[in-house]
Amino acid sequence: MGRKFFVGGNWKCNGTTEQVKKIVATLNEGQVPSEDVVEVVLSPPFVFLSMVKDCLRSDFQVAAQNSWVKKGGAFTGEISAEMLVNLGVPWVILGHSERRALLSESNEFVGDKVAYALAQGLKVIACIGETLEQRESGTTMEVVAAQTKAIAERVTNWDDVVLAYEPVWAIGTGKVASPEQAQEVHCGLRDWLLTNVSPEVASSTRIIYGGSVTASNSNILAHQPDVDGFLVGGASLKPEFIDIIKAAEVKSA
Ligand SMILES: O=C(CO)COP(=O)(O)O
Repeated sequence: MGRKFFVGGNWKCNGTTEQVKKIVATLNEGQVPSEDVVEVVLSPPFVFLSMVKDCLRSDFQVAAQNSWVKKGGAFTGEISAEMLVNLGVPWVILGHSERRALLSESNEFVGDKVAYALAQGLKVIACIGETLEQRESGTTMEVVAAQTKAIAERVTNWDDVVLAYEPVWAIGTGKVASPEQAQEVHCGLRDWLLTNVSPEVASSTRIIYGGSVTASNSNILAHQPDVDGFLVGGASLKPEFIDIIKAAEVKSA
C-alpha cells in the first residue's frame, strides 16, 4: 500500500483572530488534489484550534502543537491529550525542535508524550532533526536514530505516527536541505525502522520533511522517493501553502 502524501502547516506562535480568519478563507478557496491523494493538516496555536476547526474546509484537518505527557490535572499552562480528543482534534505535533531546544524536552520525554497521545487516540506528527553542529560533526544519522529510538521503545503501533525530519539548521532560516540531503536522511530513517521495528512499519510510515519548504522547492523535494510530504512553517501562513499541497501531484503522476 502506498504512503499517502502528507502536508502539515505549523503556524507556531503566530496569528491574530483576523489573520486566522483570512488564512482559513484563502485555504478554503484553494484548489488542491483530492483527499485520496493528499492529507492536509493545519496546526494553529491552541487558542485558535476550535475556531479553525469549525470554519475549515472538510477535507483539511487540524493538529495541536503540543500535549501534556500524561493525564491532565495540576499542570498549569498545559493542555492534555484528553482535552484534544474531547475537542475533536485528531492530530498533535510532538517533539518540535523549538520545544526540544527552548523548553529542554528530552528524547525520552518526547517519546513518553508520543506514547501517551497515541494511547488516547490522537495521531502524532513526531519531529526529529539534527543541529548544524551535529551535521557538521557527521553525527546526523546517530542523532535522528536516537530520537526515533526513544519513540520506538515506547510505541507498538505506528499506524498513527508521521515522522517529521526537520533539520534544525533549515528551520526558519531560508536554508533548505538539498533534495539529496533530505533523501539521504529519510532513506536512513526508513532503514532504521526496517532494522529496529519491522519491514511493515518501514514501508508504511510516512516520513515528511520540514525546514524552509516553499512553493519553489516543494516539487523537487517531493520527487525524492522517501520524502512523503512536508511540515511547513512560515510558508503555511501564506497563500503559497496551496501550491505546496499541490506537490502531492508529483507522487501521483
Ligand atoms: O519548523 C518548521 C515546521 O515545523 C519549519 O519551519 P519553516 O518552514 O518556517 O522553516
